[in-house]
Amino acid sequence: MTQQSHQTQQLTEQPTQQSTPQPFGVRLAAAMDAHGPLCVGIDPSPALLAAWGLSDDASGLERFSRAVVEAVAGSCAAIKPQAAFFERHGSRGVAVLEQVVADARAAGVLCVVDAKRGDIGSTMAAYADAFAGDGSPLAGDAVTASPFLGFGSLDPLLDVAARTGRGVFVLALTSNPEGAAVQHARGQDGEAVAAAVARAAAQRNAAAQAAGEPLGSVGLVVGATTGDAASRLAVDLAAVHGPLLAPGIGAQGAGPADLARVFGPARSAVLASSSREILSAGPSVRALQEAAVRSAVACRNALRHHP
Ligand SMILES: O=c1ccn([C@@H]2O[C@H](COP(=O)(O)O)[C@@H](O)[C@H]2O)c(=O)[nH]1
Repeated sequence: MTQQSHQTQQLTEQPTQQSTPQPFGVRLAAAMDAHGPLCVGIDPSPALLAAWGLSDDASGLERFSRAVVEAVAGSCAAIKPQAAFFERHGSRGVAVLEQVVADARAAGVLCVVDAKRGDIGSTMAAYADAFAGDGSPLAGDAVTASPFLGFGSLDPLLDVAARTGRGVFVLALTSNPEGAAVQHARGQDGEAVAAAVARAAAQRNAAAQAAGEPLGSVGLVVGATTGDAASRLAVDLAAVHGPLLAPGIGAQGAGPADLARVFGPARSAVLASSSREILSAGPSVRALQEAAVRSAVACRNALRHHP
């Protein structure tokens, strides 16, 4: 084997001493049962860093992130660091993101790295190594991905994640109003783009469903702000059998009460996500924890009822 092909193999295989963990969907279902259906976003924006009295640099990011992990570990199902707020600080910021991933693992809280990657298949293989490969410092328990280069372009990521017990949340109906122009568009057969994404995710989860797992590991991102879009566009969320990450609670205007309306019969799979609303309770760790638990309880209660 040449030195180059040996290095390539090392990058793609990432052998590990650890035994393969349970699939992400199984671990997430257990965490939601224990702590409620809430994922707390870690979005250290310049505004929030300033509000917490922290500097807009890597040391500010580190103190911010450590406080959130400490506040939610043992109280919430998951955290979701937003990669962009770390990347804007260059390599030092990325190093802090790596620390967040490690701290979450040590604290036993699931970590969804919100990186929204998506590219042609060969490049996607590199993203797969980075965000789902065993031994990669950026690989949390799950990552967000964009299917808008074609759902099949995500295959390298979905394959690596399946092999390493990680999850992937694929954008389907995003929380921002601009998303509709792409996601509500219909193909020649009349199927909406978001419905096709959901159908492809369901296929990926078929084996997990057949095996009796409570949730598959391929989830969707469906904003809590999307109203009746899923039902209007015939997006079969219940058939996905994967977790449904629902951003938009709080600062974007949706509240827990919207969840049951948006998700209807799929509501048991919802992992609500909220960043700014909870983070604005900081920097006190105790106040952050209280805000997160309040939100988790409100989401759980709202999802119990179907309108
Ligand atoms: O459709 C989407 C997908 C991802 N996000 C991300 O979630 C948080 C939302 O932050 P809030 O402060 O709770 O509004 C942020 O990191 C987004 O990039 C989303 O909002 N919508």
